[in-house]
Amino acid sequence: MSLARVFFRLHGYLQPISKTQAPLVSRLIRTQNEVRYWQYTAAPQSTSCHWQLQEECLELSYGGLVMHFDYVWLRDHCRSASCYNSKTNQRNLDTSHVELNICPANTRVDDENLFLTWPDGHVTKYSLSWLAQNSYEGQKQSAMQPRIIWNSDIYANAKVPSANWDKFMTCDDELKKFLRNFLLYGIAFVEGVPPTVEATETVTQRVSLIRETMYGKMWNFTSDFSRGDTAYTKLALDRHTDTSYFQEPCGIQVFHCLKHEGTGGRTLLVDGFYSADQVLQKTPDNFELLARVPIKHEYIENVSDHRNHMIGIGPVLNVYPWNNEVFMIRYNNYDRAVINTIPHDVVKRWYVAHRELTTEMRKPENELWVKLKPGKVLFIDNWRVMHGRESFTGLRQLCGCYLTRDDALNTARSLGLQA
Ligand SMILES: C[N+](C)(C)CCCC[C@H](N)C(=O)O
Ligand SMILES: O=C(O)CCC(=O)C(=O)O
Ligand SMILES: [Fe+2]
Repeated sequence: MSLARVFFRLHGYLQPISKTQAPLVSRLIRTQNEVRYWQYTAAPQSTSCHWQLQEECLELSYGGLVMHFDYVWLRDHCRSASCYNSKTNQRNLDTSHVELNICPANTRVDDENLFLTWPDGHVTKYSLSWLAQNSYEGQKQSAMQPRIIWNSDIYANAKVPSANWDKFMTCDDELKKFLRNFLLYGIAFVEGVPPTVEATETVTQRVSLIRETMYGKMWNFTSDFSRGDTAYTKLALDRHTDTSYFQEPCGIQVFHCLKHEGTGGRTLLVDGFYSADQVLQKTPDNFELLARVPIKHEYIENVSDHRNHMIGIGPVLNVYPWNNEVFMIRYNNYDRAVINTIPHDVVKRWYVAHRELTTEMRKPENELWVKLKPGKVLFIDNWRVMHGRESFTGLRQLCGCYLTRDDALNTARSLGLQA
């Protein structure tokens, strides 16, 4: 770039400033020949916003945040009619045709927008607020999914209400409240549901689509060992996530206890994100190891007609690399497969990290115990909240299903929630 344009923007109008004033403008760049400085004079009440074009990128300061936008990114994100179809919200531009070292040839601003003219004459208009909303730096400091991590006290004190079946089925506001709670806590209840498989299916359809698996669509099971898995016994089950042996574990699990004539059988719930956060606070290296090292989970079934072999590969903690936010936990010691994805000199460190996570998850203060009753349907975020159960006696019939996560989040977004 032979010409560097440096802009200092506060709400107001554009005017050139002298070279002697210019050093006051932060982070100036100069190139060989000419440096031109522009300054925006602030209206007194305005929020501070300034920006400048640097050699490689646009730097924008807005709302206390300094953001950077690479020029090839800016060209790729042109929203003009020829580059972007705003009816389908799809890109028209063929990104492979963009010169990777592209730089704007000309720049113009008004109160709200930045205009870049590219070397071929094409003009792109960005609103400053759009840029501010779509920056890496903004994404880095905000949660993808706002949440309240909980132990049993936090959850009890929050007094999260259950949804009511009648209202839930007819009123979008009730559904929205339910989904808001589900997104915040990773669990939510609907009460007053008729104790049938059909009504359970109906209630789930307000939220998402059923994810059919080798267990079927809706399942209704007892301790008859009809399938080759401990779930189909009367034994206690330690906390775990289900279908950790899928490449994409099921997003949501629904339970409805239709009948229990006996003792025990309470359901255990533990917020895995809370435990993971404890590990992050206490031993970041252990958190990092659990987030980086992929392991396998496996489901091998050979019972009567059921022959299944599933393998899922991924780390225990799945995190977004830009902010370390955990978005999915695979934790199932029953279904964890042979470890052959970790070199021998890392294996013990992995076990140490896994032990710390287990210790956190097993702390009694992190456990929420509920007795599921006919009429009370429980939705569990299977990427976040572990479930388990107490051993039991007598006939216990549990029905439910898995739901697809994408469609639940889609429902939440359609109701105006951040998901
Ligand atoms: C829920 N349902 C009874 C159908 C299946 C249970 C699957 C249990 C399996 N070990 C897992 O954790 O994925
Ligand atoms: O029996 C229960 O309460 C739950 C068993 C279980 O973990 C499952 O079905 O996924
Ligand atoms: Fe389970």
